[in-house]
Amino acid sequence: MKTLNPSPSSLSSVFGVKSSSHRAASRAGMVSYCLHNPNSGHLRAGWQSSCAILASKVASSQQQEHGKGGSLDATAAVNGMDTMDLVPIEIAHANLPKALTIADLSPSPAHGASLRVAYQGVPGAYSEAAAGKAYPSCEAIPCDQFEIAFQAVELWIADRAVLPVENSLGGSIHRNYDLLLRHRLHIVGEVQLPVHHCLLALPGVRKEFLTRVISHPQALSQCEHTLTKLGLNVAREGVSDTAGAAEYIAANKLQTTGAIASARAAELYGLNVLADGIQDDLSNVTRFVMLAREPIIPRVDRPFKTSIVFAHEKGTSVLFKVLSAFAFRNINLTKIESRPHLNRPIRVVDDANVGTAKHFEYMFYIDFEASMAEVRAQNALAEVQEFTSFLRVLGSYPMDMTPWSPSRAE
Ligand SMILES: O=C(O)C(=O)Cc1ccccc1
Repeated sequence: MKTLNPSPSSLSSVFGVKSSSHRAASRAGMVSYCLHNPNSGHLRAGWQSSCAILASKVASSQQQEHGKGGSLDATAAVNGMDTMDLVPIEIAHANLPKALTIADLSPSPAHGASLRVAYQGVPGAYSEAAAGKAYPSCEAIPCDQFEIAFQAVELWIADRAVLPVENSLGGSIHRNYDLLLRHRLHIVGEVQLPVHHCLLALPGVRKEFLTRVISHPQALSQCEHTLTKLGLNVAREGVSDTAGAAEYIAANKLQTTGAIASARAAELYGLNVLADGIQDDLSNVTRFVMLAREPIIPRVDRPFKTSIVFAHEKGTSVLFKVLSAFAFRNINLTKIESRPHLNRPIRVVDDANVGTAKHFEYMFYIDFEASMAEVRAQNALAEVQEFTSFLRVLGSYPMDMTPWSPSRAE
């Protein structure tokens, strides 16, 4: 399976076609109908032909605008077809616009089926398992960076991105919080995945032979004590994902390197499991959020969570007031996290008598147990907005309520 990656060549091959068709469709004013087909693979052909019609309409209107030599970039948008390829389609359909159906208006593909879900890593990564838990029959799309997974959704290559945000042992994955803020995607769901780590190596390799262990930094920190107990006081190196570590060892036939990854990664890359369940705590759980271009409509018929981020130019003093807005309404907070303010990490306060104080500035991330469809949540946020200089709702989404089974997992 091909991993989406950011090298210039693959970016142009992976993103170029659809982003230009996106542009073409946008110019035709129909981007959401053309690109938002909720159906499966075979209807992607339908997607292409409606884009072809749009593209040829845009091209012909460009030709009207610019004379015969007008730009044909819209026609090139359709998977490398040239102008000649489009002509029969244009003749056949130009005067017969296709009626919109209810399916064209639905905000996202039907639950799970044929949903394309981008995740960071290669097959066998826990994020792939999280995608499968959230959307059981989805098509999981591996990406070599989170940034690419976000862009895949933004550019309509994927419908969802899966992002690990915190772990019961390793804590928050800070960089991913920063990504939530840098991008404009919405949290539409969460999944809590019990994570069961294995120590993997090439067949025939014993753990005494290992001189280093590689994995995702979270996985390394989740297994730190167990590795030491196993006598593995060896170098530990962070890589971008757990399954990628396994793949790397297999591809390079590394006899003295072990990986921490899932049993599925061992199977996929032909490695042996030297030790099973090496996380320091059996109840090792990672929380992932699902991201989409559009928010979902919040409901009140099942437990919902809402995630927000806020800041105030006067610093942390606002925090008490914000927390009280939730406390007075009996709204539970499930998470609070602070991160350095991206654009303004330091606030300088000059005092002629005593000198210059340098305060760190923070963004605060809060998850609370209520749906934005509830009046108490709306009132709490209206109050929070009065106290803060920046407030964004990252999403209001159903809580993961699956039964707790910490011992056996991915
Ligand atoms: O590297 C992976 O497999 C991931 O999906 C990230 C991760 C790493 C460790 C625990 C949970 C998720």
